[in-house]
Amino acid sequence: MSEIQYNYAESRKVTVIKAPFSGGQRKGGVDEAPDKLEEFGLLTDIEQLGWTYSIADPLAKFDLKSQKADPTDVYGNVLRPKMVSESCEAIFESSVEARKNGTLPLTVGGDHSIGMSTLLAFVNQNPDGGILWIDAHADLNTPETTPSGNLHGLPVAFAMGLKEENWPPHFDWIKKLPHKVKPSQIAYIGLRDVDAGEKKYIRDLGITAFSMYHVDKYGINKVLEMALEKVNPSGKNPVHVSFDVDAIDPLYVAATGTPVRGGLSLREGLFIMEEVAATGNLAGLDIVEVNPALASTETHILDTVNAGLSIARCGLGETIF
Ligand SMILES: NC(=[NH2+])NCCC[C@H](N)C(=O)O
Ligand SMILES: [Mn+2]
Ligand SMILES: [Mn+2]
Repeated sequence: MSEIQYNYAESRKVTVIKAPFSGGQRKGGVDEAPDKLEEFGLLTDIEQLGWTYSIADPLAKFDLKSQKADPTDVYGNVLRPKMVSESCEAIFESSVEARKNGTLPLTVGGDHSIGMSTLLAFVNQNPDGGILWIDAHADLNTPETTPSGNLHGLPVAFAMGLKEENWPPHFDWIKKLPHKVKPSQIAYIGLRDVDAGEKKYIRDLGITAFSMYHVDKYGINKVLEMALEKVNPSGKNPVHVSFDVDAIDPLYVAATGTPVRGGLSLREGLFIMEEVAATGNLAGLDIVEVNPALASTETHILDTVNAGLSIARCGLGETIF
C-alpha cells in the first residue's frame, strides 16, 4: 500500500490548470468558464483559504477556434479526435508537472473530455490512488457505443484503456502510458443519465456506481463513505475528484451543456468536497462543464459559476480547517 505522496492540505500549494476547452461536445461557451471563474474570484478565494497558487495555461499554444471549425477532424462517428487528443495530452503534461512541483492540480474546464488527462496523470503518479467521478453521466462510452460522437462522453473509457483496439489512432499516446485507471479504483456518484452501452460496461467491469437512487436511499454521507471505502479502503491513499457540475440539479446549476433533472442538491455536492477535504487525501480536482453561454438569465450564470467556485473552496478546505 503506497503512502500519500504529498500532503497538499498541509503544504497548501495549488496549480490552477486552465482548460478552456469545448472540442469534446458541440456547444460553444464552455471554453469561457476558466476566465469566468477567475472573474468571479477564484484566485482570491484560493488565497483567502491560505493557499498559494500558480497558473498553468497548457492550451494557450493551440488555435482552438480554428481547430473546432475543422470539418475533417472526425474518425468514424467520433468528433474531433485530433483536437481532443492534442489538448488532452497537453493538460496531462501540465497535471503531471503540477504534482512534480508539489502542488495540487485544480483543473478548470472546459468540457469533461479533459477528464481523461487528469485521471491518467493521477494514476500514473499514484497507481494506488482512488477516484471519485461526480456526474449525472458515466462518460464511459467507447467509439463503438457513443450515441452522440461527442468525446466528453468517453473520457473514463479512455482513462481505462477500454476497447483500445477501436480507438482513433490520435490517442496512441495513452496506450504507451504505464498505468490506466483500474475499474476497482473509480466510483461514480450522482448518475441518472447512463447509456445502455455504459450500463453494460459498468456491470461487466464491476465498477462502483451510486446513482441518485442510492443517494435518496442511503443519504449522501453514507454513499460517500461507501464510495471511499471501495476506492481507498486503507483511507491512506490520495484521492482525485472529477466534478462535472451537471451532477448537481439544474435548479442550482442551470448553465451547463447536458442538464438532467433530479440531481444532487447544491449542499450534497459541496458536502462531497468538504468530506474529501477533511480526509486530507485530496490530490487532484477537476471542475468541468460550467457553460456561462447557456444561461437564459443573469441569475443562472451567477448560480452556476458560484457553484463551481464553492466546489473549489470546499475542496480546498473551506469550513473544515
Ligand atoms: N460530460 C458530459 N456532460 N457528458 C455527457 C455525455 C452524454 C452522453 N452519454 C454521450 O455520450 O454523449
Ligand atoms: Mn455530465
Ligand atoms: Mn461528465
